[in-house]
Amino acid sequence: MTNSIKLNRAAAVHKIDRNIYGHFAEHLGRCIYEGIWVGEDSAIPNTRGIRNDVVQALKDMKIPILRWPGGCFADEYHWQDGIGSKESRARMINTHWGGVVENNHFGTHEFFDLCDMLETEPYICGNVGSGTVYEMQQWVEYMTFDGESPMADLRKANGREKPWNLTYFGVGNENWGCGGRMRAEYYADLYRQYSTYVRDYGDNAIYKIAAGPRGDNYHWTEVLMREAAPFMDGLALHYYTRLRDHSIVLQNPDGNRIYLKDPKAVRGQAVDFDESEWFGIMKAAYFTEELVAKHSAVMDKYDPEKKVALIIDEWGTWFDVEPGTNPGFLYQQNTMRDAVSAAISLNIFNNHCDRVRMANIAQTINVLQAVILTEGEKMILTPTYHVFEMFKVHQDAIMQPVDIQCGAYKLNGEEVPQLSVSASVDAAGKLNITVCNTDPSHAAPLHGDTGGFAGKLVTGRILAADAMSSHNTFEHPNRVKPEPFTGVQLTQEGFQATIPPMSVVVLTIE
Ligand SMILES: O=[N+]([O-])c1ccc(O[C@@H]2O[C@@H](CO)[C@H](O)[C@H]2O)cc1
Repeated sequence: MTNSIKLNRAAAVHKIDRNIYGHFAEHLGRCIYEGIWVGEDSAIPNTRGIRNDVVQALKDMKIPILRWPGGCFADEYHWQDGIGSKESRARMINTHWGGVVENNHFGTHEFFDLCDMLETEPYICGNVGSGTVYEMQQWVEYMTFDGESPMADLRKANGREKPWNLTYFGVGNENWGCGGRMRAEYYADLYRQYSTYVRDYGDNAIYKIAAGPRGDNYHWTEVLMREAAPFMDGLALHYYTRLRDHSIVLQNPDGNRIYLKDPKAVRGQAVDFDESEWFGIMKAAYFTEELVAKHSAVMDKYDPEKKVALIIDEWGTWFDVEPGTNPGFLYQQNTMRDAVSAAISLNIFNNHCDRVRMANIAQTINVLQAVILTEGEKMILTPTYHVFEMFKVHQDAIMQPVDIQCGAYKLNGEEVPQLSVSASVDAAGKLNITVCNTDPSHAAPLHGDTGGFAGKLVTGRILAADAMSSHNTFEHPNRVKPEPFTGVQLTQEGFQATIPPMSVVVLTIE
């Protein structure tokens, strides 16, 4: 079949919020410690303890927002443990993630310092599961109150005179699971209570984000929207691209579900996989479309004006850890399969940008679908990094709705669309189209009708590889990297291109 796309430019009204290209860094494994924080005395080049190479790479990728300190860690984190002189900071056990000692050397001040270096928005997740309303209220006061108060005075005593600007604040994380095993009804009430005390001090207006559902738990969305929509700016969906569910799910008759860790779960390998596992990840990535559509439909019932954003603040692939590494550290390699699945997810978020206004891939460095891996002083960029870097052209651009007609990629009696696409026009008036081909064996000819966008020049970049499992290593850091793409020509209607198997392409028409 001939694959074709047609842009509906008359319907182009929504902006792709740059925060869709957001990230998530938790106190988990080697994400914060080693990945970001090496300490002032490290031989690894750093600025006030933060790795210079990592900061530069994340800036080059144009990281717009960073979520911290968790994840499950957030509901065990007591922020006062992470302020004051480093020697006096509490040492605690990171029970969720490997049972290692957390020395709290990376705390609130260090996080804001990192965000300043990255020129990125901070997004802080507060503790509902094991923290108090008072503790949450004090944290926001500590960070944002400009004046005389116990918390503002404490901040000043710790060396920071002026408050920080903080917009995004999450009220708990996964409170149906690691954040307290709550029922939706119970969390909705707690959300109302806790969020009341997350104050706007002075001009600092907090954008409040409620812990949302996991995957297809529409009951959670229904209850949260029914009970608490007027008090929230965003609802956070978590969805991991996996071959199978790897936790124990307890279903209550009232619609509530509780999720427990399954220690025996097998998730499949990140690098050593066959085509059925490639296909399984493509299918799981496409499932994001159904999740976004169905959760949005529930939200529409209570919020037809779409005031509350759907925020996917944890997403990405989840495989077994690399052999020989700590199972609690969630360290996995990252291949061309991760790149194509990230492109599918990002295209879906772009296409739903009327409701989806932030997304945060899990997790920035050395954990799950990381964009950066480090080993001592070495650092490599993963194929997923390159997708984010290629897709950065969509940040804050106007989404162009795309009608797509394409063939299927079929395997073992199942099929998924061979091509995934999104498009936008940026502030300079350039049209950017991102396309990925999910089929590892067949190229896809693509006819593009740009809906009257008069282009004089088309250029492109491609991320491709010769094997499904191609990836970068510390010995071969540039095996998978973007190259100029020449398989495209302008036509009367728009363009004609051939998208190679298992590739991600960005086309720019100006
Ligand atoms: O599917 N599961 O088995 C599963 C298990 C744990 C889980 O927790 C979330 O993922 C963790 C890693 O990003 C974050 O700390 C937490 O919010 C999310 C999903």
